[in-house]
Amino acid sequence: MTVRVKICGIRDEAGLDAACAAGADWVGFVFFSRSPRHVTAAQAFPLARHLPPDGPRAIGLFVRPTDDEIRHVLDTVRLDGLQIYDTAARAAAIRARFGMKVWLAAGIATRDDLPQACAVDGLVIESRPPAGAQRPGGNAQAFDWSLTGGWQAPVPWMLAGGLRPDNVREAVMRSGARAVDVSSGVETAPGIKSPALIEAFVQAARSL
Ligand SMILES: O=C(O)c1ccccc1NCC(=O)[C@H](O)[C@H](O)COP(=O)(O)O
Repeated sequence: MTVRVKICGIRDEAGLDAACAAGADWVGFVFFSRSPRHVTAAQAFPLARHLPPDGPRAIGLFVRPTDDEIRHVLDTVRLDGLQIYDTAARAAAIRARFGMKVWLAAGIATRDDLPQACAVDGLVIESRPPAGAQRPGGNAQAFDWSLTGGWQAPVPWMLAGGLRPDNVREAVMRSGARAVDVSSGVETAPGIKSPALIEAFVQAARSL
């Protein structure tokens, strides 16, 4: 089984090069100003341009964005898809408005939180943020991976939240995920990516 991998929160060339060298499928740029991984459109532009044609696809993360915020980024940065933190209806509207692939991030605490229908291209299934969290994702928090067992996902999905090189194998086996997403687990401090951890994570995810 080939597990696809997204390395999220890329902010510099070293992190980008490590994700490319490790064979990641996607890299994520976080356009949310309260994140330690935040990049502006001007900062993301040279990073996205640096991606090789056969390298990872570029995904832009937005939290409850206005159309103008998305447009501003898309006017500058070449993105292959959007990861949206908002309602399912708003994510579907963004997809229709911009004609791009959209993944909806869904915070999970119980089985009932797993989406049964949606009008987007994919789902990012991660833990519901802890009380008082400053951001809806990227909190290094895992959920009970067995919750996705037996779930009939309406669209392709990826597992996120609290994944690391030393637990991603177990997470994939328990959740049944075919794609995984990591940010904190490949960092030495919030926002500081480690090329060695990126390499270890991709290898571990692909070791099944
Ligand atoms: O990373 C952030 O700071 C962030 C801020 C706002 C929304 C989403 C954010 N990150 C999302 C991700 O990096 C991943 O989709 C996922 O949540 C992985 O997080 P982690 O637990 O840090 O590996």
